[in-house]
Amino acid sequence: MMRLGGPLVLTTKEEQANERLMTLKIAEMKEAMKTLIFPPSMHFFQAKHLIERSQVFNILKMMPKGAALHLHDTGIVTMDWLVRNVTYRPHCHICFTSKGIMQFRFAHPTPRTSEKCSKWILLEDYRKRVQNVTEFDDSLLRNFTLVTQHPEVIYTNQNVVWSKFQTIFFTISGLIRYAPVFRDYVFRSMQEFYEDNVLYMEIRARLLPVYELSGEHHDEEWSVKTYQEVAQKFVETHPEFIGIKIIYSDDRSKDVTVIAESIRTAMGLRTKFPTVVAGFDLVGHEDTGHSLHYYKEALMIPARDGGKLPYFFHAGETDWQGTSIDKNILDALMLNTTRIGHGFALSKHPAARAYSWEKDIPIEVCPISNQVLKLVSDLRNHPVAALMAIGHPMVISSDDPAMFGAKGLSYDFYEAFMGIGGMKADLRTLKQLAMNSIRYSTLLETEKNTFMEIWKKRWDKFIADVATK
Ligand SMILES: O=c1[nH]cnc2c1ncn2[C@@H]1O[C@H](CO)[C@@H](O)[C@H]1O
Repeated sequence: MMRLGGPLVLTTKEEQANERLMTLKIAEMKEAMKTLIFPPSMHFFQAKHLIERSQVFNILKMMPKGAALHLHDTGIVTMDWLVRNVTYRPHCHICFTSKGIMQFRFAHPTPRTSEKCSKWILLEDYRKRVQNVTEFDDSLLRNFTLVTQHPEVIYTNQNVVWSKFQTIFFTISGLIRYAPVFRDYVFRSMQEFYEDNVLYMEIRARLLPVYELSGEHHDEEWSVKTYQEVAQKFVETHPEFIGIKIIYSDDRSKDVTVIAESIRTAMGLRTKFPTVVAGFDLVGHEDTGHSLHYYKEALMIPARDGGKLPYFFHAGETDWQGTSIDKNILDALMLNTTRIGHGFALSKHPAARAYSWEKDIPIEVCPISNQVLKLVSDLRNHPVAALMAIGHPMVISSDDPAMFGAKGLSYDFYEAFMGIGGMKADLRTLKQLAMNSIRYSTLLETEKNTFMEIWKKRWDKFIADVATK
């Protein structure tokens, strides 16, 4: 067993780049030891502006990072765009529930009032009525992210932060599920990652009904087709971009009978769109949801019926050792999961750890998400540090960067590199993580080879830039 990336042999140029990178890294860490100001040991919300000043961070932004394999459909695009672009489009309406939660809907004419919300008000009219539009837009932005300067005061436990997290998904859903916005959202998702030097994404998607101005609704198939079309358009204008795949996802709060139906839908979609739909996952707050064991009848359907449906389960996003939820990691592996979403609790389960090692099943580590949603106050103490030290298979992803006030993948790479990896993580670690993201993707072998070639060309250029600056 060797530290993640440890076995990699570097070229002379890479050694040179590594030396420069490590000089910068160690200087930043030494400075932090003196001043006790070290972003990974602080909450991301408070550390973000410090991270942006880091030279290491700027190198990580330039670095070709390969693929982002753990992302959620509506948590990707920076919220600023939703506020300043989407809510300014014509026919956008707003209403407030009795608890003061905002909902949005594009419609013409103005939709009828539902019993769950106040009267729909055209946002254009609403903005004319508010005293200060900038202040109003800022308040929207505040409502669309979890960002606060006092996370330890506001988010006293995981239920509190999860409740606000789910509210945000609910609030922005009406904006994103409007067909013209949906297309733009998918396009921009790729654009923000492309600009952050990521060339391929696998997105957990709920495929909730997308609607038109008339109120007409589209089904899951329409959404998958739209993902496919928009990705094609993006690839045409960004030639080195590889593309996206969808992991159809449903909510783990639902009954087993409902999930059984989703499994059948997923199999149907995968048959119809084999190059777009990679498989199935269960998402939502793991601790308050049902266990994988509870869903066994539904999850065994593909095996029983001789169908094929790869799984990509979220598992082990829990701190409650020994509960039925804590067993999800074991069940995910028994159900042949392709990768483990988070796997935060993996190091507590030696048998599962050994098995995932043996079968080469990686965990998808999302440092900032774990800090915000799992309240890991200091990322140096992330359980994955132990797994990095032994070279356990893993990829880094950003989960829902938009909700956390992040963007793309670089912030999570920074936290993984500086915080979780500590002083020892170097260019080898980074190279391994980038190559892992290609290797553990669900692309075909030939596609992986093409991707690897494109990545390598960009990597060599990156190395030359870092080595000679
Ligand atoms: O880190 C996560 N763990 C589990 N579920 C998540 C996470 N991030 C987002 N979602 C879930 O994905 C759906 C949007 O597609 C949301 O319902 C949200 O609960």
